[in-house]
Amino acid sequence: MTTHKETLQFQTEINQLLHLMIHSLYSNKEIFLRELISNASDACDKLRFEALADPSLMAGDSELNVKVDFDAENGTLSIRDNGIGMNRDEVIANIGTIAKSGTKEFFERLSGDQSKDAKLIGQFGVGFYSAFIVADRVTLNTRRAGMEAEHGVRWESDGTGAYTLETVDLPERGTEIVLHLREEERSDFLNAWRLRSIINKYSDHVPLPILMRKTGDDQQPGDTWETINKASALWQRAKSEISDAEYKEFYQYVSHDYGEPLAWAHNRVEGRLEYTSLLYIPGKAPFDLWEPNQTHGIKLYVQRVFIMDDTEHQILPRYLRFVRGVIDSSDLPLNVSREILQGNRVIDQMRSGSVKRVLGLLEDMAVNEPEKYQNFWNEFGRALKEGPGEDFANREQIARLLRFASTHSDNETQNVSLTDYIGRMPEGQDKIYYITADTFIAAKNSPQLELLRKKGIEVLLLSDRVDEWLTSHLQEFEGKSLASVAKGTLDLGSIETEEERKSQEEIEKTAEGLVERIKNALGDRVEAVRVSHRLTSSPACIVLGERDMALYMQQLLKQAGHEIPSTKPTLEINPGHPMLARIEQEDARFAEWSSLLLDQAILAEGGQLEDPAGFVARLNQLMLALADQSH
Ligand SMILES: Nc1ncnc2c1ncn2[C@@H]1O[C@H](COP(=O)(O)OP(=O)(O)OP(=O)(O)O)[C@@H](O)[C@H]1O
Repeated sequence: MTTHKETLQFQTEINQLLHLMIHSLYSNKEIFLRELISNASDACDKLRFEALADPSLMAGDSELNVKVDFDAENGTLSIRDNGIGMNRDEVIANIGTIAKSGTKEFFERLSGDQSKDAKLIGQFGVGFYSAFIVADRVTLNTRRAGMEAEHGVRWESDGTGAYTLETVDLPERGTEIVLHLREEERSDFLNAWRLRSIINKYSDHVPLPILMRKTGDDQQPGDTWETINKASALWQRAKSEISDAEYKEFYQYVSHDYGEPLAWAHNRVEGRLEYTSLLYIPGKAPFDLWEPNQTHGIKLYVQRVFIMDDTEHQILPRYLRFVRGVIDSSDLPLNVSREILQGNRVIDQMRSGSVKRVLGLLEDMAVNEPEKYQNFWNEFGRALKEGPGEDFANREQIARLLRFASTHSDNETQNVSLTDYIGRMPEGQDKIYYITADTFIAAKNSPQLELLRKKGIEVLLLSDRVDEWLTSHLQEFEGKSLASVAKGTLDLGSIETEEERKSQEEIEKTAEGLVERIKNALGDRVEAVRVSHRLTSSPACIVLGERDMALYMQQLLKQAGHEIPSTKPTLEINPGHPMLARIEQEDARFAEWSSLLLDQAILAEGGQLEDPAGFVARLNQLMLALADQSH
């Protein structure tokens, strides 16, 4: 048979990555072993899962494991697994290209500062290529499970731009990675004691045996193999036997995040339904938290056999997609598939139990460790804000966990809870007021807040994209309705005195004529014109209907190609403002002034003008007219 050897080029990013890796990770070289063992363990998990549907894939060799071995004479170190393996196309796709968005993101974040970049590598776990930190040549031999011996693939590279691919005979399935160590690395890594200690340090909790040769009486590695990691499912041990350090190590294994978790909950549920869950709240948001497709999620096990990563949010809902950990069920069948999970009673119960546990953990943190909770909120708050829309049943509990910026401090930090807000409400106030805008500054400076500010009434300042969605689903909290100060009529209830109401009515009466004239001038550009209740220092503002979407959101959706029925705003005017007094006297230019009033109110609201050039022309004309008058 032909061996079909060819030379292929790396994607340019890979060259960059290799260069960076070699030069920035010199102080923490040993992590290459963690990365390669982690890949080997994933490969075994994948095989175990595929073999549930097709047991012949195991081909009589079902004791999955990872073997670490070295050859001091030849200067090589090898990591071998009997997992899923790869065929030729998979090798090209996985090892020669950067297909994952995570790696692209990684490049975007590089700063050029070596120490910072080295940390980033740790955070992203760039995997396979870390082999080149210690090796000047890497050979990968692999054979896909289910394929014949002659379909083995050998990949080899010195990490300087190209790699060769060759078809070879491989008697065993799985992947072997052989590192030809750089001369200067040999004394350090070709040492059984040193390798064991690295494995214990980083890979103790890989729930799969990692084997090395047993050292014989002559202190030389012999032919029998022994397991050197714990290789047990940590979550199956009793809580009292697990130290915090072990929980943290396990977190790093399940999350691929080499930072520390903020908190965790470990529970065993017994009775009609039996499962164990170990759930972690990470300290930092993973890079793909906001991407539609995630690569990691909760790991589902059935009786300690890894089944799948819950990337489709069947086990935990989307708004809790930052949670990492494992759920191990004793009730699901081993041959479970994604389709079976859909609408499965066992999954549903584990799901609702796990959601309760995560929310409980967060509530506990919010009450007992508010600073920690603030860290959590800063990282993951925007995801949690999707909760009330997605998880109706738990919306009260989620609402208690929400944090917002508000006019109380006028600070951008989101640290006001709805409970804090209600606690500060003056007597007579029966609503929770908020405003949504495109940015925090826009929210904070909204004209619609003027009266409320003057009266000292707190307003929540919402400027995350998800806030419009949140407020459309969360309409009340502890019996108080949430009300936008930029939508509908501003009903101040009994915060307003009888006198204020009277004087407002008088103003409205006096301004009736002016309102009518503006309405006629603007025609169907507006839904209505009326005297404002909420302004003190601005001449006018835009108000939307109770159910309308904020203008900036409408624009965003339009830009994204959605058809949005356009809503006409209501213009509210402040007759006490000198500008309106001035307009009232106008005759010839009344229509232009009115148009200007509407346009600037739209701009202040964060909306876009249909005719921006017309607005500028009108503004210029009026400025010139004013300049003429003053001469
Ligand atoms: N031992 C192996 N057996 C089978 N496939 C492997 C093995 N090692 C790597 N691969 C394949 O190569 C791909 C790239 O590996 P790499 O370590 O660069 O990233 P990754 O493991 O996908 O990323 P992460 O470390 O963030 O999970 C893997 O996703 C996998 O498909």
